[in-house]
Amino acid sequence: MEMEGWVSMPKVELHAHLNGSVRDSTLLELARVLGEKGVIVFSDVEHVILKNERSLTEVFRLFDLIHILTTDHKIITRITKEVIEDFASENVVYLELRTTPKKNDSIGMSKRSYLEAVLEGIKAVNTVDVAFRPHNADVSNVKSSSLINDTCNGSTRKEIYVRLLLSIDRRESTEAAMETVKLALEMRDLGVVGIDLSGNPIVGEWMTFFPALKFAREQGLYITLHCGEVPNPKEIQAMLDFLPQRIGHACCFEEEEWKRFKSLNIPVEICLTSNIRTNSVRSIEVHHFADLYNSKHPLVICTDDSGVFSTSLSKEYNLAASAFGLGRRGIFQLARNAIEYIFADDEVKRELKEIFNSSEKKLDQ
Ligand SMILES: CNc1ncnc2c1ncn2[C@@H]1O[C@H](COP(=O)(O)O)[C@@H](O)[C@H]1O
Ligand SMILES: [Zn+2]
Repeated sequence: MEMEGWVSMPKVELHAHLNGSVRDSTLLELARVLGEKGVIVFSDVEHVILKNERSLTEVFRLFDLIHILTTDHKIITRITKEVIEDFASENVVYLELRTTPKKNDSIGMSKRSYLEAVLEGIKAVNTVDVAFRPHNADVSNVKSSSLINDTCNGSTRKEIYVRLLLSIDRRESTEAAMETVKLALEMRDLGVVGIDLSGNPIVGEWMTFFPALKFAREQGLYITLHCGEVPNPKEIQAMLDFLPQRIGHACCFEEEEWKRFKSLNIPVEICLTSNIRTNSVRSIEVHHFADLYNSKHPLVICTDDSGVFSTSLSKEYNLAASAFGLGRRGIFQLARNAIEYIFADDEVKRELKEIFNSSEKKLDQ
């Protein structure tokens, strides 16, 4: 199938890191500005941004660089807006965007002000092209699903639900993790629905994050954990014991953990390109997607870092279809199934099902 077929299909994205989803063109523009100010050497940075093959270690070095480029409230607002518009433009109808609130005293940034800049970006989404469906049902710009095919100024207007997950970075202390959870609770009415644990998987100990994650769960926040990106049986066991609502990756499980994970039926966010690029999985042919799909384990295809890995959700759907022999219907059904695993209430799920039902009719045309 042509790429256009995947682009026009409604999609659900549940695993996308804000700073990993920034367009290359924006990163290069930001790098040029910092180069002119003498903060960085542009030519050194340019090839790092444009490089395609990266090990896991190099990916985390790149994130440190991206974070230097995006250190500013205004830039955080801009990238949030652009990332949402990019997902909306490829017909992602529900997006859970995750980001790590950052503190940087030298520019007067607190975790709260960082998050406010993100929320500002959501508000700034260009409403000519994208109807943002906010968290509060009574906000006046909630649009009916019929808008999907309305045209505005000649372009098709898209609709997208956006929810936020706040990430705890594995470099952080228990106190810093707790601060993130408290912030999530404070900002709940503004679209923050859950907590993610991410960052370099070879850094940090489960017990450091456990108190904050436990507190988050007690307070009713949803939890998703990066789990098994590298082999670490003790941590994988502890994570499965915790029973998060979802996990990301599940690449490096040993047989026992794999069996237990499958019997627990925990939905998993699958990021094919990311897993291959970072070498968490040797090749697409041996990816655990096939096993999960064949045993009907709950799974959702996601991008992880569409900027860093030069991908998009449409490309990931296309890759899954060709690598595992799934047709248009098979992929559509996976996207529709993902509605059950989103961190939102029944009303949102109902609306999303309607969107999928109405586009199902066009599937065979
Ligand atoms: C490739 N696999 C991955 N494994 C683990 N954590 C990852 C990741 N990809 C991204 N992140 C996490 O997301 C941050 C960037 O977005 P934010 O600054 O939060 O918006 C990275 O610094 C890392 O902590
Ligand atoms: Zn991730």
